[in-house]
Amino acid sequence: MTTKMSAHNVNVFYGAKQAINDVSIDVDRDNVTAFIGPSGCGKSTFLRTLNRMNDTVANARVSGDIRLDGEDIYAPDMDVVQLRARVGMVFQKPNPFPKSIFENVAYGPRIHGLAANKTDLAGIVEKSLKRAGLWEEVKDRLTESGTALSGGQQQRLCIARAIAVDPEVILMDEPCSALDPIATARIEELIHELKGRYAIVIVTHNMQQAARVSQRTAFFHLGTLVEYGATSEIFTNPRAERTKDYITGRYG
Ligand SMILES: Nc1ncnc2c1ncn2[C@@H]1O[C@H](COP(=O)(O)OP(=O)(O)OP(=O)(O)O)[C@@H](O)[C@H]1O
Repeated sequence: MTTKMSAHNVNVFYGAKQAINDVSIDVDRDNVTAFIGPSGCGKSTFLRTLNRMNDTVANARVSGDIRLDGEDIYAPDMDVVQLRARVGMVFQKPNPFPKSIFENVAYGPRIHGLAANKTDLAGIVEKSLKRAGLWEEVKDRLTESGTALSGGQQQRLCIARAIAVDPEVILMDEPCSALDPIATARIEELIHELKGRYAIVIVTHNMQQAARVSQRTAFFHLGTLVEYGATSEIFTNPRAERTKDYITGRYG
């Protein structure tokens, strides 16, 4: 395993309430990592520490050490805008900008100065939409609004938007929970295609989904990391009683 991100002794508080308790985990560069666990266990909170999304939550406080290729992402001189391009994020509810399909994808590369000229920018948009498996469906309607697409297409547009700024890691917070089974299957296929090119971390409520898309699984419970290992092991031969109870459906 080649570590892309490493977290050590991470704690997260919302005011006086502790949501994450001393979590340490390494995220592999070449695989998909799933975070699973019952509602409220802190999966999303921990995910958001990986690109400092918690900075935007007024009463949230993070302690511990989180590194991207060895670089401390909470260092005072870390450029957070740059960090969030390197560690992109896709949310539960597709959230395209109320702008054209083209602009949704072009916006990031433009503000990050990634395109030399208009042709270059159009090339980045096309490549990103292709990687997100959306190009064929939208290539003749790039000027139409991103919000007019179906839910599944909007989510792939959001993935294209993340890809457009050439990220190293993509964080996905329950990316399929608002989608129907066909759109969900399309996103799961896409995750397979993107694996290896980007380190991917996905939070999911759905254990079957975790088993299908990930190679490594972390089980969270009550703000702690109970068990982390190969997905096949976690689902067939969990070490902790709490993991066993969760995957066999004794609580959830
Ligand atoms: N902005 C916030 N302010 C205060 N408490 C919060 C905030 N966000 C989350 N929490 C609390 O932190 C704990 C962890 O929440 P989090 O959303 O990370 O869990 P989760 O495992 O992702 O849950 P779910 O699967 O239901 O989304 C919960 O007790 C939640 O109520």
